Amino acid sequence: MKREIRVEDAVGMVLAHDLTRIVPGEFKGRLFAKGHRISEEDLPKLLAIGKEHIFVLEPEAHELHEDDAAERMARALSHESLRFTEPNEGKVNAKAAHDGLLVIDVERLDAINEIGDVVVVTKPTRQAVRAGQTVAGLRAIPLLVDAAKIAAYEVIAGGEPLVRVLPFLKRSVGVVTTGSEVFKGRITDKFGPRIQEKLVPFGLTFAGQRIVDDQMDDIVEAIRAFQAEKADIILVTGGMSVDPDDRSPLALRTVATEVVTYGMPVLPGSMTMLAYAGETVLMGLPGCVIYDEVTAFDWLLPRVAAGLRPTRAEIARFGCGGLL
Ligand SMILES: Nc1nc2c(c(=O)[nH]1)N[C@H]1C(S)=C(S)[C@@H](COP(=O)(O)OP(=O)(O)OC[C@H]3O[C@@H](n4cnc5c(N)ncnc54)[C@H](O)[C@@H]3O)O[C@H]1N2
Ligand code: MOO
Repeated sequence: MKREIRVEDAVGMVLAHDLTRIVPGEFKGRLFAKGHRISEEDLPKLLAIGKEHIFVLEPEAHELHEDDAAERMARALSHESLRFTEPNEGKVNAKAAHDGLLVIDVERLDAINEIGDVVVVTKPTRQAVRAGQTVAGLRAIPLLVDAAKIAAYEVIAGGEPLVRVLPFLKRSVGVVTTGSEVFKGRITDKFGPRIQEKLVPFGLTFAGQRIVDDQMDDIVEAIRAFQAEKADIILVTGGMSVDPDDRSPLALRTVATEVVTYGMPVLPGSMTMLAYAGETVLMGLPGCVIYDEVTAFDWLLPRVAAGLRPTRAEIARFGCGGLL
């Protein structure tokens, strides 16, 4: 409701429209925007532009100012891995408190965005983020928000975290490199350096590399050696396609207790394999990982670095957007 009041009585009230200040030859522009909450210090400025009375918006009992709404929206999403900015023009940003994997409960996020008058916008889920990076923006759309909408929001946002950043766990990675051409020294290994550079952003440590011939038993033995050394993640490079010398998939199956998938809906990298041997993560990486900037491997790596265990259903959803 719009109401006229004396400026002296306006502290804490909300302006119903923009107020313009003109200093001839110097300045013409907005002194205060619609929705601005009037403070004690604003009074002389208002009187100086000749405003002894102003129109203010008075929230009805069931309404909240946009900044109060945004603050409640932020509080409902509070989590140790997030830092929130102060509300401004009905908006709050959430920033990552540390490096890690952004995880969004997408179903509940969608439900919030169906309420109306309140929006939560995030970076894509299961993406690596850096400390201080803005990962979500929360906004109340109208100047005055129906408290029932905020209450509905709080019901959905409560409980399990809706937005969070999982820390990277400093897991160790062993690399088994196959290929007679590398083993026999006909070409220089490119997989070792390539993988080492890819580990760095996710806090992963390099536990070493074993280079073996295209022999099933040799590959299995090298994987088992890394298991014995307690590597958290073991990568087998090359030999992942369909030639007679491609022994990696069978070697991985021999060691695995669960094969999640061999073949995933991402290009390039469709010949990647993901499996587990108990808690140990096993991956078979095709040759394209050396060559292409981004492959299926770059989607799996931050997830396992944060301790997630990607499932077949999750990987099946890579297809939409998986054409890299
Ligand atoms: N009939 C089919 N052929 C291929 C398919 C397919 O589905 N059906 N998939 C293709 C895809 S996709 C990829 S990716 C490649 C790679 O598969 P591999 O993992 O078997 O790769 P390799 O044959 O072992 O090597 C390919 C290429 O890269 C060189 N290489 C391998 N390891 C190293 C290393 N450590 N350092 C340097 N260079 C390396 C290797 O010498 C070959 O030149 O298969 C397609 N074919
Ligand atoms: O696996 Mo290939 O790995 O799609 O380029």
